[in-house]
Amino acid sequence: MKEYDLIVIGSGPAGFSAAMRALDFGLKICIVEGAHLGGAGIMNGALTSKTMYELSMDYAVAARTDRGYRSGSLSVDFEMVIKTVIHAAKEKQYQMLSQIETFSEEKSSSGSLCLKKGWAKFVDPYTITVTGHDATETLKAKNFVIATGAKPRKAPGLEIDHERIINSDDLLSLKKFPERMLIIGSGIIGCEIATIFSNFKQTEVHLLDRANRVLPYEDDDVSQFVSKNLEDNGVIIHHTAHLRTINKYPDHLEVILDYDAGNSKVIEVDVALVAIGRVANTEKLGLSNIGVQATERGTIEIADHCVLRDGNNICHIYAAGDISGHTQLYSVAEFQGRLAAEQIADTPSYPLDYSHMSTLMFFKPELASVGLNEKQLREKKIAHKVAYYSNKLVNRAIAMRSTNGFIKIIVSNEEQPRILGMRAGGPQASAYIVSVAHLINQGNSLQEVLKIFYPHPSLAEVFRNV
Ligand SMILES: Cc1cc2nc3c(=O)[nH]c(=O)nc-3n(C[C@H](O)[C@H](O)[C@H](O)COP(=O)(O)OP(=O)(O)OC[C@H]3O[C@@H](n4cnc5c(N)ncnc54)[C@H](O)[C@@H]3O)c2cc1C
Ligand SMILES: NC(=O)c1ccc[n+]([C@@H]2O[C@H](COP(=O)([O-])OP(=O)(O)OC[C@H]3O[C@@H](n4cnc5c(N)ncnc54)[C@H](O)[C@@H]3O)[C@@H](O)[C@H]2O)c1
Repeated sequence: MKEYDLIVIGSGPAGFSAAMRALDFGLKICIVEGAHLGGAGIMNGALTSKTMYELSMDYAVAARTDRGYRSGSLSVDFEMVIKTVIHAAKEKQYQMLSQIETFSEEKSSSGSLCLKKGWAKFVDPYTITVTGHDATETLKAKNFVIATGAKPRKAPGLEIDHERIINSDDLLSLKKFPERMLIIGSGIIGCEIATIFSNFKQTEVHLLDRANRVLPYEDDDVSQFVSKNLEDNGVIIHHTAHLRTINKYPDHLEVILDYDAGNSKVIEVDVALVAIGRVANTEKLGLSNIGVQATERGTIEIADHCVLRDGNNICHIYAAGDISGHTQLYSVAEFQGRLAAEQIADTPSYPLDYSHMSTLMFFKPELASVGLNEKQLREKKIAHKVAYYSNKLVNRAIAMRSTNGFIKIIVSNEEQPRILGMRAGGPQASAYIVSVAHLINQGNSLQEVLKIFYPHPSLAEVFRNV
C-alpha cells in the first residue's frame, strides 16, 4: 500500500496551493481528484466563467454603434465561444499537470507530487480509498488536507435535467445560445451569467430575484447600481418573485412566477439555470470514519485549518477552501490551502485576516469590493462614515466615454478615520482594489490616500478626490 507524507483531497485552488506549498517543505504528496483538475477554480467555475465574460465584453464593444465605428456584419458562433472557453481551461490544466510531472516521484529527490484520479473516502484517520473508473486503491498518509470544495445548491422541488434545467456546471454543455433563458438566483453567479448572455445579445435573459434587489448582501446603492446596469443591458429582472413551477414541453419551458404583491406571471423560456448558492462536498467523504460531523450547513469546522473532532483539533487532518464554510472565493481557498501546508510543516505562519478580503464581480461594468460594507458595519454596530465620488468627474473615465461608475470608501468615525471598506463600480474597478486592501491591512487612515501621487489620466485618481 502506498504511503505519503500528505494526501490532498481535491485539486481546486485550496488543494493545489496546499500541495505546492507542502512541496517547499520536501513532503511526499499525493493529490486525489475525482473530476476536473483545478476544481471550480478552473472548469465550470472561476476561469471558464471569466473567459466567457471577457469574450462577451469584447463582443459588446464590437457591437457598439455610438463611437464612430460600426462593424460590418458582426456575428457570434456559440460553438467557437465554448471551444475558446474550454481552451483557456485546458491551458491552465496543462500548466498544473506540467508542475505535477516536474515533481513526480521518479524525478524529484526531495519533495514529490503525484495525481490520483478518483473519489476519496476515509476508511480511518490515516487511510483512504480512491475509487476511479475501473478500480479502488487504498492509500495511507501521515497528514491530510480536505479540499473538496462545493457544488451548486439544488432548488427545492426542481429537478436539474442538465439539458434544459441546468446549473453553472452545465453551461459549457449548451449546444447553442438559448433564445430565452431564466436565471434563478440573483447572487454573484446569477448576475455574472446574466451579464454574459445579455452582452452577446442572442438571448432574452430573465433574472429571478426573490428579494427586491439583486446581490442581497451588498448595500442598497450598490445593488441598485448593478440592477440598473443589468436592465440597461437588456436583462428582465423579476424582483420579489418566487418560482412556483416549471412545466416542460417538447419545445419550451413554461415558468410560473409568484410575486410578493400577490400577482403571478407565466413566462416561456428555453433554458432555466439555477444559481442559488453552493453547498460543501462533505457527504461522500466517510467523515464518520474519522469521527467528524459536518455542520448544519454541510461544511467542516476548522481551527487553525485543523479539522475539529468533538471540539478538539485532529492535528493531522486539515480542511481548506469552500468546504471550510468561509467566503467561497478562489483567493480565500488558495490562502487557506497554503496556510494548512505551513501548519503541517510546523512553519511559523500568520493568522488569516479576512478584514481586507477583496473580490471582483464581473458585471458590466465590473464591481470591486474590499473589506466591510455599510450593512455589515451596522450589524456590528461600528460607527462609520461614507465618502462617495462619481466617475463622471474623473478625466480618464470621460476620455473613455464611460463615466458610469463610482467609488465608495467607508471609514471609521474617528479623528483620523481608518479605512474599513470600499466598493467601486466602473471600468477597471479591479485595478485599484488591492491598494485599498493594503491600506486596510496596515490600519491606515484616509490621510494616507491623499499623500500618494496618482498618474494622470487614470481611474485611480478617483481616490484623490474622495
Ligand atoms: C461559476 C463560478 C464562478 C466563480 N467565479 C469566481 C471568481 O471570479 N472569483 C473567485 O474568487 N471565485 C469564483 N468562484 C468561486 C471559486 O471557484 C471557489 O471558491 C473555489 O474554486 C473553491 O476552491 P476549493 O479548492 O475549495 O474547491 P473547488 O475548486 O470546488 O475544488 C474542489 C475539488 O475537489 C474535488 N472533489 C470533491 N470531492 C472529492 C472526493 N471525495 N475525492 C476527490 N476529489 C473530490 C472536486 O471534483 C473539485 O475538483 C466561482 C465559482 C463558480 C461556480
Ligand atoms: N466574481 C466572484 O468573486 C464570484 C463569481 C461567482 C461565484 N462566486 C462565489 O460563488 C458563490 C456562489 O454563488 P451564487 O451566486 O450561487 O450564490 P450567492 O450566495 O452569491 O447568491 C445566491 C442567490 O440566490 C438566492 N436564492 C437562494 N435560494 C433561493 C431560492 N430558493 N430561490 C430563488 N433564489 C434563491 C439568494 O437570495 C441569492 O441572491 C458566491 O457566494 C461567491 O462566493 C464568486
